[in-house]
Amino acid sequence: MTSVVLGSASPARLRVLRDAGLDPSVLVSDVDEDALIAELGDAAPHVVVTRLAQAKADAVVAAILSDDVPAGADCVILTCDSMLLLDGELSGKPHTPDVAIAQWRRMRGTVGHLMTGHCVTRLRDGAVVAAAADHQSTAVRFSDVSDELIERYVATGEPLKVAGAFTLDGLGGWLLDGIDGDPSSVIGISLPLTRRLLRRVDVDVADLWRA
Ligand SMILES: Nc1nc2c(ncn2[C@H]2C[C@H](O)[C@@H](COP(=O)(O)OP(=O)(O)OP(=O)(O)O)O2)c(=O)[nH]1
Repeated sequence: MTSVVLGSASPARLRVLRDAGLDPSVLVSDVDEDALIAELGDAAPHVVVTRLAQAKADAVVAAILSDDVPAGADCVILTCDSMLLLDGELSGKPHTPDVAIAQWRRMRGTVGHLMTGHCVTRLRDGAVVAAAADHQSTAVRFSDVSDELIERYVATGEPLKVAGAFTLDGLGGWLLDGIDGDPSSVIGISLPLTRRLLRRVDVDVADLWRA
């Protein structure tokens, strides 16, 4: 039986996978995302999020192998990175209210693209036997909301710790006019893309579903 490791601290990603029938273990990577983004310079947005997902995968694989994963173990490691592309500029989590308010004042009434890089790595007998990576981009239409609603939303604290300062499945849903594309990718991990990447490492997603 192939086991699943989610290489992410994201509660949203874990919830998406659990709601979709998987019971992953969690192993958080310790990648310095800002340093890697700086190193990537003016790389295309999809390259940035995909490389970040791959860097997280490398860190989790190294952690697993350093703990001498039992021989014969067969596992897939899922890692992701999400950022919002708006007017050609990528942004991650705002972290502070001022940044979140400024972000919302820029994006209200416009369309952004939530970009999520994905990497699926297969380990067997303590070695990487296959890996596949790609990205998903989903258009997000932001409502033209008032300064007051922006400030009250930011005051909840929710937007500070999510890419693009919004959620699709939380309070942020009140401030969106809609999306064009894959909702799971916006929340944190694209189920259809992950299914295709699992196929590329010779795993059928239905074999991972809890009984
Ligand atoms: N619930 C929810 N979370 C969202 C949404 N959009 C983005 N996020 C979250 C998912 C991720 O936790 C976070 C994106 O940041 P990262 O891709 O760097 O992941 P994070 O640092 O959380 O964990 P990781 O780096 O994978 O250990 O934003 C959404 O619509 N709903």
